[in-house]
Amino acid sequence: MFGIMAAVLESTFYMGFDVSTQQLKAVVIDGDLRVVHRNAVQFDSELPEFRTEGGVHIHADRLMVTSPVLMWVKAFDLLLDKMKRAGLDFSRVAALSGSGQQHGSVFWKKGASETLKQLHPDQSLHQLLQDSFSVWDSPVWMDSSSTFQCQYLQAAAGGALRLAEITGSRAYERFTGNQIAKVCASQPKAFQNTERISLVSSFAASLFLGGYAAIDHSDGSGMNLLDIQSKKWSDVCLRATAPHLDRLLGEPLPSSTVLGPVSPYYVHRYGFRESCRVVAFTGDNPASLAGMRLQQGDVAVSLGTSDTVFLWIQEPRPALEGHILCSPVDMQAYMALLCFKNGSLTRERIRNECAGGLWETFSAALKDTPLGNHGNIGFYFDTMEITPAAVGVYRFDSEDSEVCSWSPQVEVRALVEGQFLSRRLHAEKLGYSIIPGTRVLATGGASSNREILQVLSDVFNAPVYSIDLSDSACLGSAYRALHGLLAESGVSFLDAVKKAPEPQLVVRPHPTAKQVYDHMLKRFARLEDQVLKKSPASLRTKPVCASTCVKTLVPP
Ligand SMILES: Nc1ncnc2c1ncn2[C@@H]1O[C@H](COP(=O)(O)OP(=O)(O)O)[C@@H](O)[C@H]1O
Ligand SMILES: O=C(CO)[C@@H](O)[C@H](O)COP(=O)(O)O
Repeated sequence: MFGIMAAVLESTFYMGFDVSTQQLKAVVIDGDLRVVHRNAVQFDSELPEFRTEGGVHIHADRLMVTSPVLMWVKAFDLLLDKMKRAGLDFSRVAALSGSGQQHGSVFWKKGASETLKQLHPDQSLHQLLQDSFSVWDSPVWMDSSSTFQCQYLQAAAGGALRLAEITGSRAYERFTGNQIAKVCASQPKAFQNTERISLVSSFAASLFLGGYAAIDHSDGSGMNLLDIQSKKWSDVCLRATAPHLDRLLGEPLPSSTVLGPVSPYYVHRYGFRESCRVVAFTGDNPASLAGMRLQQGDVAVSLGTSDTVFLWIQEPRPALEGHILCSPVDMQAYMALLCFKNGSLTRERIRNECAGGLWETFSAALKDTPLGNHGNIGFYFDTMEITPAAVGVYRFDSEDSEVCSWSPQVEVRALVEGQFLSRRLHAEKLGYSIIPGTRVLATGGASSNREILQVLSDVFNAPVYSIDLSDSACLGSAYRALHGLLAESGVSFLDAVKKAPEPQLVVRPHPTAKQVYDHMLKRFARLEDQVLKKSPASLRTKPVCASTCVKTLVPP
């Protein structure tokens, strides 16, 4: 009997999706947690009719950044068709879950829930949901146009620190509550015509459920609306944001909740089994924490469109910088998160300008230049940075004097060293410290680049590990789908995924790294203060060149 059960479990699949900034991805694992299928749809190249760049539209004020919601819907049509064509047997999928870029919002039009309930399998989701959204262009995490709403919310909550104590973060422009307040003020008709507001994660779950999916506690902590202790919407924040918001958002639920069976649409169109369960979707960073099976003491560095640094924490200590989110895998725990907007896209710009557009040449430049880059230090904020709030490009030589340019090789190392010095500096401000045994777990698109990871290891003076797949958010979603089925019987997440392969050591720090970067970090902190004085937050509303030395400056 036991053997039969084990065989059934092993022949069963679990599916994870990730709606990230630039693409929609999927991973399928079997009961032994082995990856059996991977697939993806790139928004810019495979859905060119939506005319996005890097998956987004940057508006004329350079502050507002949105993505067309129907592009995400169509991406699901395309991805599921690709998976079917590749021969994936959907009838083996016992549960699915997913993740989405954090903070983005989807506004469902009045009547959309009826449409969701009656999806006809002969038509694509894109055809069926054409008229289901009251706001076509969804605000996304890169948006920084809601400064006024942030100030209002902070005042209503009793100040920035008080807001951070309630919701885990002071007010941030990209956080969903402030975006909702802005839509309510700037598009009142559309807002009145809205019956439900989802996060990107709960929107994607709703597509599979054929009905509105709850926002989970972990992604819900990125809204400036959820009380992270009581795990309920905060009345004071709801009231300061928009009318009837509790009704529009629905009740938030634990991240491991089984929301229900998959809609009959997927049974008839793709051959899913009727009993396939949909487990609550969450944010991409929380899903990455699950995919890497992060443990206390580890630090995760995700190198996707954004760079993020996150830690598992037991006791939340909200501050004016960084975010505390509810853990996606343990109701009692939390995660601390820092987000840096100038991540992969800035590396791509420097690769194009200094390395002929080739990652190989970019990597060779890192190999051919010494640790510490002859004392040169660079800050590259192509768009208004989140951590810290600054814009512009600043280069300093070993005497701390500002210079206008460097050789291409020095520029490449200055960018990567500068990015990782900043990640370490701000992680340390958050309370993170490198102790013997600390592991840095790397993920995201750029984690496939060994030379970039070597600089990360040197700057953090810690070994860097990665999992086979650079897309830990997708994998984590598949793990969470599996755990969702077991959570009700009290199985912990780490027990549910104990068979998963361990992260592999990729690089160790160079013996001289500590000496070089401990000293450089102090200089970097001093220079960052200098840069912040030159790049005041008022630049948010009036983008101007922050430095006479700016070579390429794309204001927010
Ligand atoms: N070999 C490489 N070296 C450095 N960066 C890379 C490499 N391959 C891909 N990337 C970066 O990975 C990014 C995409 O990462 P990914 O985690 O998939 O992003 P997202 O999930 O935000 O869509 C690309 O923008 C690209 O710059
Ligand atoms: O804003 C944040 C986290 O607070 C970003 O990390 C988004 O979640 C986007 O993620 P990627 O698409 O870069 O993975």
